Amino acid sequence: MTIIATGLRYDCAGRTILHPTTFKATRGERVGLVGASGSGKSTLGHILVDALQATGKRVAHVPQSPDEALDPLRSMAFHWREAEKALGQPPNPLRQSALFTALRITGGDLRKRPWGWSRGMQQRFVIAMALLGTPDLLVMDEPTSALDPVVAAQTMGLLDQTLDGTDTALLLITHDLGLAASRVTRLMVMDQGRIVEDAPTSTLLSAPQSQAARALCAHRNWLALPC
Ligand SMILES: Nc1ncnc2c1ncn2[C@@H]1O[C@H](COP(=O)(O)OP(=O)(O)OP(=O)(O)O)[C@@H](O)[C@H]1O
Repeated sequence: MTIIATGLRYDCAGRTILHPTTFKATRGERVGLVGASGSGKSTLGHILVDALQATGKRVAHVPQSPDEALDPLRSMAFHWREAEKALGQPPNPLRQSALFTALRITGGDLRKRPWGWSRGMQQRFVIAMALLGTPDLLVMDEPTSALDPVVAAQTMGLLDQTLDGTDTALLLITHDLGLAASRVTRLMVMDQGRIVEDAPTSTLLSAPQSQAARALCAHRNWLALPC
């Protein structure tokens, strides 16, 4: 199934934050959305999630920090139950165990509140919740920026393995071209509320066409980062 959303647009206070945009992804495709801070990436991510949900597509969103998804006063078990309820699913220990094993959080104590888990484990738990409903599209907005580089790389590696062989497409939103380059097969570049380039990752990295893509590629130290 191809995921398509057209006419995505957002205006705020008389200003166009997101110019009319179309998003397409094929089943299981991994797409990166990169661009400078303030270019409109998160806005596109949110508008896309709303548009797809409105048409009945299964779409999940992983925010930048687990703090945005986890209530510090509630146990991890509570969060899991709520995720199941929101999806209308009965408790499914087998599914839970498969996701926890894939994302290496089986050692986490579900009776504890988020602070009883490391940040990396918290974010992997949030990813597991997002995958619970087997989404058609997983939108991840700077999913590792709250983690140190080693844990960030581990998290992305585990996500890669978990998504391998599934039909879930990925939209990875980041200003870190290095993170996206090694994780996606197609890159979209955003500049001032517009997609200014959309190309296979290798093409874009070797011959960026737009000013925004050239500027991102010019900062070559991303090659040295572990993720
Ligand atoms: N509700 C809003 N009201 C006013 N301005 C907004 C609103 N939402 C977004 N903006 C503005 O829209 C622009 C795009 O913001 P957005 O967060 O989508 O960019 P971004 O590329 O994701 O940035 P970053 O990488 O820093 O997260 C910014 O200039 C932001 O200040």
